[in-house]
Amino acid sequence: MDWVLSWRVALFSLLEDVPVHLRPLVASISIDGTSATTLIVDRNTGEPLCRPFLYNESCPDALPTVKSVAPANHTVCSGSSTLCKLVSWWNIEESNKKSALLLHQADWLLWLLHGKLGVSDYNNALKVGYDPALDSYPPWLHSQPYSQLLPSVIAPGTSIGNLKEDIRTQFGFQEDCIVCAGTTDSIAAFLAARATQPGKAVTSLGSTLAIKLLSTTRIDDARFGVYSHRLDDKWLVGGASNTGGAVLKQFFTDEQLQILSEQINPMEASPLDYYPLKAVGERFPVADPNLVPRLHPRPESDVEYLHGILESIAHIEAKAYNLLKDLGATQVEEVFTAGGGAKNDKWTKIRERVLGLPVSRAKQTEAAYGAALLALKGAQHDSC
Ligand SMILES: Nc1ncnc2c1ncn2[C@@H]1O[C@H](COP(=O)(O)OP(=O)(O)O)[C@@H](O)[C@H]1O
Ligand SMILES: O=C(CO)[C@H](O)[C@H](O)COP(=O)(O)O
Repeated sequence: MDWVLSWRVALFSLLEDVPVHLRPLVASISIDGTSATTLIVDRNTGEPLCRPFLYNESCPDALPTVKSVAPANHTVCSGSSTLCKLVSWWNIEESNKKSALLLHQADWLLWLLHGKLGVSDYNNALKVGYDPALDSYPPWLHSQPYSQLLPSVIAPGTSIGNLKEDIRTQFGFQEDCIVCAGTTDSIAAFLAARATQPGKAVTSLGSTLAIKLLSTTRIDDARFGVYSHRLDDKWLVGGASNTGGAVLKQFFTDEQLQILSEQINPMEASPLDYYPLKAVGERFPVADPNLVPRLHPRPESDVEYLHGILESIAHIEAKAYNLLKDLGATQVEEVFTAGGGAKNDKWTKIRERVLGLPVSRAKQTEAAYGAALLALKGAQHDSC
C-alpha cells in the first residue's frame, strides 16, 4: 500500500467534493491526523525519503537509545512514539540525514495546501518530545544530532499561510483562504464534542479506543501509556488503547453490529472476560508490547459473543479512567462518546453501567468537525 499517495489522493478528492458554490465561502482549512504517524521527507522538496511510520507501529530497537536521553517515564519512552520512529530511521540511514525533515501526517497534508515546509503543532509534536508547557523542545532533545530534523511548532489553529495559488485557482477557493495548524485525531474528536469544563471526558471509539479527560493537572507516565496534551491553559490527560472497533471489524460487519447489538440486554453483565486486541501489544491503560489478545472461549451465540467483547472493552475503558484518577487527574464527571462506536446505544448503556458515570453520544462525533472548529479559530484570529 502506498500510504502517502493514498493520503494525497484522499485530500484532493475531498477538495473536489466541496460543492462548487460553497468553495468561495471557505475562509479557512485545517486537518487532523493520526497521532505519531510519522514521515521523514526531503526538506527541499517535501517528498518522503522512506515509507511512513504508521501510528501503531513500534520501533523497540530505538527504545534503549531514547530511554538513555529522555527523562524517566517520558511520553517518548514507548516503542510507538514519534521519537522512537525518528531514532530508528536515524540509526539505519546513511545518505539522507542532512536533507531530512520530520513531519506528522497532518503537517504533511497541510503543507500540500500552504507550501511552507517544516511546520507542526504542539499536539502532533508531543510524542516526538516537544514540551507544550515550556513551549519548546527540551534541552535533552535539542542536544541530539537528529534534532535538526524537528519541525517548528505553533499552536493548533494558528494561521500558517494562504492556500497555495495553484490549488485556489484550480478549485475556485477565495483569494484569502488561510490554512491553519492542525491537531491529532482524538484531540479533534474532543474539540468536536465541545466539552469545556474540567472533569468532562471524551472516549473515541474508532478503530482504537482513545481517552481524553479535561484536567487542571498534567500527568505523564509512560509506564501506563498516560500523557497530557495541552489544550490552551488546561490539559487533556489520557492515552490510547489498541482495543476498539478494529477488533469488532474482524468478526462483524457494521450491519451485523447493529442487528446483533439490538438483541443485547445492556443491564445484564456478560460473564465473558476478554482482552480484545487485533494483534499482540497494548499501549494504555497497560503499556505492554507483549500483551496477547484474549477473545476465547467464543460462545455459539453471536449476540453473546458481541456482548462479551463490548463489555470487556468497557472494562478496559473503566480501568483507564480509574488509572487517571489514581495518578491525580481531575475527577471524571461525564463521558461523551465520539467515533463509529458512538452510534451503538446498547454499548453506551453497558459502558454507563460499567463506568458508573453518565455516558452519552457527543452532538458531533466526527473528528473532522473538531478540525473545522480549529480552522474557524484561525480565521477569527486572522480577521482581528
Ligand atoms: N454499531 C456499531 N457498534 C460498535 N462499533 C461500530 C458500529 N458500527 C461501526 N463500528 C465500528 O466503528 C469503527 C469505525 O469508526 P471510525 O470512527 O470511523 O474509525 P477510525 O478510527 O478508523 O476513524 C469500525 O472499526 C467499526 O467496527
Ligand atoms: O490510536 C490512535 C489512532 O486512531 C490515536 O491517534 C492515538 O494514538 C491517540 O493519540 P493522541 O492522544 O496523541 O491524539
